[in-house]
Amino acid sequence: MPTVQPQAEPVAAMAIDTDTTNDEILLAATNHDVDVLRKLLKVGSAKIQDPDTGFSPLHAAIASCEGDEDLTEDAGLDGEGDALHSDALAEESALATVKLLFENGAIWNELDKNDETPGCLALRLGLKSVYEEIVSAGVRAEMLFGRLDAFMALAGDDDQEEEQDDEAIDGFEPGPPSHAGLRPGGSANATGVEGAEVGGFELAPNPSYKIEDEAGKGAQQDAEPTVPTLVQTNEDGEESKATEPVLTNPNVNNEDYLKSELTYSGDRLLDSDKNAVMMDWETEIMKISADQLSAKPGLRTMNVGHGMGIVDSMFVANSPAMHHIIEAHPAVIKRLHETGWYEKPNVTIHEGRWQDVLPRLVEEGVVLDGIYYDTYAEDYKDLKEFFTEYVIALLEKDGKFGFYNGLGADRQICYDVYTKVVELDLFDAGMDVEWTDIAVPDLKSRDEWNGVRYPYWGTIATYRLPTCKFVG
Ligand SMILES: C[S@@+](CC[C@H](N)C(=O)[O-])C[C@H]1O[C@@H](n2cnc3c(N)ncnc32)[C@H](O)[C@@H]1O
Repeated sequence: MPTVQPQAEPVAAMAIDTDTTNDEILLAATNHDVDVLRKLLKVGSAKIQDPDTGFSPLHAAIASCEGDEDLTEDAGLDGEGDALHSDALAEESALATVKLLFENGAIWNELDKNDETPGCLALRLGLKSVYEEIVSAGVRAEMLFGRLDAFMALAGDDDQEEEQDDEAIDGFEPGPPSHAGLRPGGSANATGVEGAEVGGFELAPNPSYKIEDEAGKGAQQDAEPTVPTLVQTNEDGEESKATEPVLTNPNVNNEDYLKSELTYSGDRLLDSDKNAVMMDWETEIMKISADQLSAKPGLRTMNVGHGMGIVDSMFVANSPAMHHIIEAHPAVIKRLHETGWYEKPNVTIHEGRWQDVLPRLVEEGVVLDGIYYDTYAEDYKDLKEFFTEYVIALLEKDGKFGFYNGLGADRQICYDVYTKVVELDLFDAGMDVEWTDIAVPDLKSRDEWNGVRYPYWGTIATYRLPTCKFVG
């Protein structure tokens, strides 16, 4: 009898991935099936993404609450009351699913292909409790990252740091430090790290840093240092001639920004990549900030970052006994000379980075009633250093501290996370913060971003203006 030999399988067929765990996780998340999901997460991961939509399990759990007619029908519900009831049920089960996913290391700020984080989705669908859960998870992750960052700084130089971290924090897989932008030329928030993991938290790539990357970040790494120049434009937008070579992309960090060329053009201050350093739609914010910090004449005030001089003019209008300005960019310093700031009574200008200027002022025993911080191309770590190291040393016991609050401002979820993070860190430094809400105009419809490379303020309708005081 002839025997039939089993045929060798073609190589290509053998290479087909038959593991369906990821699909099953996404499906269980979509169905809010926590029992199945819990089992699947023992063998699979909460950090996966659907290759087509970019949906993480968090996205899937939230997105399935959109248009829940089927759910209503299946449950035999009809009428408005029943629909509401079913919506509430869906939100409740979504919340349970989201909690389970966070317990299993889901990433709070992962982006889908639609450029939405799970928090953006929850906000858009009006899922309040789910949104709040994501904010809490974001705060936990960012606080943890901040702590780790501080630990790394203490641990010494880079190489040593990594070795020591790996050994010293058992169970923690440290990533690079977090980068929450204030005004870093088109950045905004949160963690700028791919695949960094801290304990149960994996810290997602920062959405805004992705955008920055796409815009050609890092192009000038090998560029020769150049002397910065100030370019003045007339009303037709014509530039007076630049005399120095220009860096193409200065916004990798503060050091590079400070070497870059700046353009003052009427209502805005732009860097050479057309990132907005300062825009005059922020005038109201500056006015209220200065008024909060120097509420009566005769106070001792300081502003870090002159920019367009808007906030400094507001401070000076409040007749301080002394007003210090710290400014590091040579082109802005040149402008300070040209516009007569060096001759103004009671004004002292300190040229240089605050990191270099402030230790000297602390040593001199300078005491201030109001301090404002609004720099550029710095991130949350810098702001935190500013208030934990210097504000507490320079501020009178009943003095006030304020800063430009652009933390995470390119999307609401990041803004909400960083509002809480900074509140907690300020409290750690012995300060309470009071927020004044200011309505932000619709910048898009006003065409404010025309000619600006990246809108650093998203669609967030309310600016939260911080006024900080020592506790007690
Ligand atoms: C956004 S602008 C400030 C705008 C200002 N609040 C106004 O009302 O026009 C930021 C300023 O901070 C300056 N700057 C950036 N990094 C700095 C640093 N480390 N120390 C001092 N000044 C800095 C920039 O050159 C720029 O002039």
